[in-house]
Amino acid sequence: MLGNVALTMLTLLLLQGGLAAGWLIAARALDLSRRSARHWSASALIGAAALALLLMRGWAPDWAAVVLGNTLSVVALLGIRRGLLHFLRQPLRDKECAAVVGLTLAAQLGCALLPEPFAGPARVMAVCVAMAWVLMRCALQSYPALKREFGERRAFLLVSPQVAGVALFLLRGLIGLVPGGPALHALPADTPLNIASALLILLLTLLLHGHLALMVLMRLVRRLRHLSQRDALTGLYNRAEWNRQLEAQHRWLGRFNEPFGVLMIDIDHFKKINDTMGHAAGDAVLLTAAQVLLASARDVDVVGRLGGEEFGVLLPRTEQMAVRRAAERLRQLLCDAETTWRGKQIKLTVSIGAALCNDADESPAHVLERADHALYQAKNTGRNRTVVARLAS
Ligand SMILES: Nc1nc2c(ncn2[C@@H]2O[C@H](COP(=O)(O)OP(=O)(O)OP(=O)(O)O)[C@@H](O)[C@H]2O)c(=O)[nH]1
Repeated sequence: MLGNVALTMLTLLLLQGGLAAGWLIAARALDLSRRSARHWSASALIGAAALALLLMRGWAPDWAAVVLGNTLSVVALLGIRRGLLHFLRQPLRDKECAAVVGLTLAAQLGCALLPEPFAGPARVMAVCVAMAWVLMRCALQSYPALKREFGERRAFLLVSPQVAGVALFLLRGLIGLVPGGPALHALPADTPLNIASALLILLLTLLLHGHLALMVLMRLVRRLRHLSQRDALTGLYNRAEWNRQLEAQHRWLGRFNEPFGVLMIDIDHFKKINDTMGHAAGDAVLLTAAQVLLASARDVDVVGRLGGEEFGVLLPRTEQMAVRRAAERLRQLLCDAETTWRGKQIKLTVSIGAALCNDADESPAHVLERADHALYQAKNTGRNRTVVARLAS
């Protein structure tokens, strides 16, 4: 008959098998983190092997069951850490990993030299301290990179299972040192401490892998959002996102009565650049224009590529005179910019149609129409100039 601890370990073993298969499938399906998913799959398999060895205690020699089982448990956690560091493009620190495995194995073998009844608890203590160390290093190394990518609160959420793991393993390992505390027995001995530990380790495994999956999903969502909002060539907002920002400015005007400006900027005779120097030269010019606009706009301004050789800039909290000044400044900067293409310098001029919206009753579509009409006038009156539309009210 299997005891409670052995049953929990068997459940954990099956769970690890499922996780290994799940990550393997994910590695095939996910384009963005294959190597990490393979690491996590291997880690789950090694974890399952460690549990199988520990469950064989009594049937197999101690060195095989406990020494190898404990060492493999540490290797499994190192696999999780390696996959995570790979995912975050952090140094993998292979030497440190090798040192941890070597020390764990040496400690497990060394415990055999201790007289009974100290050998067993010493092994438990040694493996728990090693596992707590691996999880602590994992949390400390990954947190700054997680914070950069996902922000402080989410990074904390993502490392929380590792922090909980450090607390769990330290508590389990060090409880044996408390005078009068419960005696430490290696798994799967059926003691109350082992039942609690096995259940908590099961929960921790679920949390660790669940948080890894959540992290992969969060990156995927961020990438998809980025792709859906950005223009592929210049990295500026695409037309759909720029329009959403325009509507947000319009709502802001309705709520706080803050007028905003709209600039529509169109490169003059762009077709000629494409026709004489090639499409790639045209792309380089578009990139230069995008960089100039991004570098010269204020932090609050919203720069987008509306299509072809047309750009849009939203100017929050602006007045009519300031719209003209901003448009002229940007036109001059774009005129001064040069694109070097295969040793040749390409210059460009732009025409700008500008409009100020200071009336929440005017729809965003109508503001765009006024700016577009002003652009049309700028093109028709000689190009390389700014035309500011009359106010709607
Ligand atoms: N290189 C490149 N060309 C593009 C891209 N998108 C659109 N175009 C080209 O941009 C050109 C736009 O030409 P037109 O609309 O005639 O405008 P234009 O030559 O700038 O003339 P005006 O606007 O009247 O001064 C077309 O030849 C398009 O093929 C792009 O992503 N890259």
